[in-house]
Amino acid sequence: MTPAARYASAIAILDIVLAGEPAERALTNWARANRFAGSGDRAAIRDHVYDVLRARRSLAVAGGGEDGRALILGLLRRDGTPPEAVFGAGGHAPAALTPEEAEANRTDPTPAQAADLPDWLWPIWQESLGDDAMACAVMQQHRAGLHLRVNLSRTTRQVAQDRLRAEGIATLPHPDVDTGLIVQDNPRRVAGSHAFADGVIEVQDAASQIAMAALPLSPGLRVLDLCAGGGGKALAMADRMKSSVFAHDIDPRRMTDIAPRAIRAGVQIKTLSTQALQGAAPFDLVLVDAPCSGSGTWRRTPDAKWRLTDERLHELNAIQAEVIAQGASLCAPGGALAYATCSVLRDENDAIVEAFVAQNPSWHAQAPLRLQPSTQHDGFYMVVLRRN
Ligand SMILES: C[S@@+](CC[C@H](N)C(=O)[O-])C[C@H]1O[C@@H](n2cnc3c(N)ncnc32)[C@H](O)[C@@H]1O
Repeated sequence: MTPAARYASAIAILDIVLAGEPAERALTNWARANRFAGSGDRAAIRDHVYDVLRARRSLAVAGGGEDGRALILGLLRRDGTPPEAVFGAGGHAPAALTPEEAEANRTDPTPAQAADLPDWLWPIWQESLGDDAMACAVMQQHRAGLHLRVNLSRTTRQVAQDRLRAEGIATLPHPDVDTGLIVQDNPRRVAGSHAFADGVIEVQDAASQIAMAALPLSPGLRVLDLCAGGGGKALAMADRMKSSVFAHDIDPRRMTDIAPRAIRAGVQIKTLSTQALQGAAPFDLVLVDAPCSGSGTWRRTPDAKWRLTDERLHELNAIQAEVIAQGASLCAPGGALAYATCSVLRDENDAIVEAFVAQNPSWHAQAPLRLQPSTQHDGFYMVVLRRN
């Protein structure tokens, strides 16, 4: 496909996403219906779609409209690509620009539009991030890097790098965490690599790795990952501890991948059903990786940013209050409770911890780990609490 034809396909897919279809499903359906497109085409089209979704509001201002065509026009203008190189650029390209479209937009975006956030969220975002609010929002308009966690149970970071290099994947050591690698090129080769199949590496953002490195973990502790999902953090903890970890999720289907992932990584994870939790308690450390808006990771899942509503944020806050209390009830006397989210919103972080401590004054929160989305990692929040 020509570059212009890829943009034309991105426009068609964006119109489907804007009508309500999740982005991943729209991309998969498009690929099934257009078998002529090669992997390079699919990857480029996916990048265009996600580039637009990250910055949907500011691009609508730049492109003078809210449909796929206007958004792609806004994207080209933002990135300094002459629109005529795409619109009207030969067969299968999007149609040439109309005179109205060709006229560069002169409207200034509102702060919420410039930040690419819904209007209702912008004041909450500002309250949470203060002077960093706009910079943090702008950071989420751009692609995030791919980070790997080296599985130290299997190998060293240097050997992992060598093995990946031999498979054409260049990496750099992450400056902030001893397990981290930053993928420099060929990120799409990682999932099919031998290094991955052999459990040498896992895909995990550096923020989660930094948080796991900050936990008070030592061999022999009874550790529970209460909201384990697919087990990314449970695996990282088991690797750091060199001993087994318990994992639980309210939705057991989410834990299906944990067993094969643990075998691949050479670590032990014991999954617990909700009924089995009380019987297995108490634990020395309970990690509560709470369900959240994901506002620190919206570069990776930009449609989540537009799906979040005020009501949903309140629902999440209620669940967060519940899970932190449940985590505390499973801790041994003298044990530690770690509350974490991949959000940067105060309502999901400090506000939850403060309300918990107000209701449970025997618990004390240590200084939180607060990571804002940056070129080095996603946004993340974690606080360790201890009971007197
Ligand atoms: C942020 S995700 C976990 C991500 C996972 N820890 C990882 O590192 O890959 C939150 C998880 O909490 C689970 N969850 C929601 N409510 C819960 C509850 N009351 N108890 C336990 N898990 C819950 C969800 O099913 C979801 O898998």
